[in-house]
Amino acid sequence: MEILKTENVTKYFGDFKALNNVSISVNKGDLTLIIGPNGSGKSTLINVITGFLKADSGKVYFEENDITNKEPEELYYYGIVRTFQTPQPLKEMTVLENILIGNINPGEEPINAIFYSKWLKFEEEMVERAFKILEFLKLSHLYDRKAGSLSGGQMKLLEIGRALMTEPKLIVMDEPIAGVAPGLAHDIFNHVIELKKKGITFLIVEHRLDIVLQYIDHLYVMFNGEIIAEGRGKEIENVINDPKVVEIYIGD
Ligand SMILES: Nc1ncnc2c1ncn2[C@@H]1O[C@H](COP(=O)(O)OP(=O)(O)OP(=O)(O)O)[C@@H](O)[C@H]1O
Repeated sequence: MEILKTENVTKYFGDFKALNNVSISVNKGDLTLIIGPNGSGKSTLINVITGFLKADSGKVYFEENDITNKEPEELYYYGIVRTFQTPQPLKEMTVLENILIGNINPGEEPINAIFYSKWLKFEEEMVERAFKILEFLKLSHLYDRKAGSLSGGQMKLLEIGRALMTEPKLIVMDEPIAGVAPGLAHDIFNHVIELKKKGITFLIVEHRLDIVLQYIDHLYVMFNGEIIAEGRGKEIENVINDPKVVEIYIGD
């Protein structure tokens, strides 16, 4: 069942067409991967889907709602969250605090702060939820460490933890294992597979095919702002070996 689709999305930077009529379809509970050489438009596409860039034309639908060009904060309420290529934890804050700020705290709003007991209960629930997420990610022993002291791979896991605090339906990830050692990279994808079993859908951009291919359900290949190949399940191998896909990588 489809959860997300783009229809003929086009995006210009000045006169340069970074996305040219891009249409993709993502099924609920799938791990969909977008690959392509540098500059082919992958990040631009996920930035448009997650509201960080505005499309010039075309549509984006999530669970059949038109979400084209909505702000990231609004997409949070639809259940869409995104992680970044360079993890952005607040380095002076602890691991636990970083997880907690993944959620919008109603206690910050004056009207809610008046109802102190309600707010306190909410805080307790959030801390409990944060610890469950840290346990799932095997980071709970680091809860009071400053985020800045974590390894690159642990920071990537922390990014996923922050995303999970929002109870998302769709997590969009830009290069979740870039610069991560192979062992931890597989560990990150094993967590992704566990989350998929809970019904979370993933849309990922990643270059390291040697690690990621074994985990994916659906593959799109981009080049020059267009989708040039696509396949699901058993077709994925044919996509990888498609001469036009091989050629763009040789030319890269
Ligand atoms: N804000 C911007 N202003 C101008 N041009 C941009 C901007 N962002 C991206 N581009 C250009 O759009 C094209 C697509 O960039 P994009 O970052 O989407 O590619 P990518 O496939 O994600 O590449 P990479 O794998 O290197 O991250 C590139 O030619 C890039 O230089």
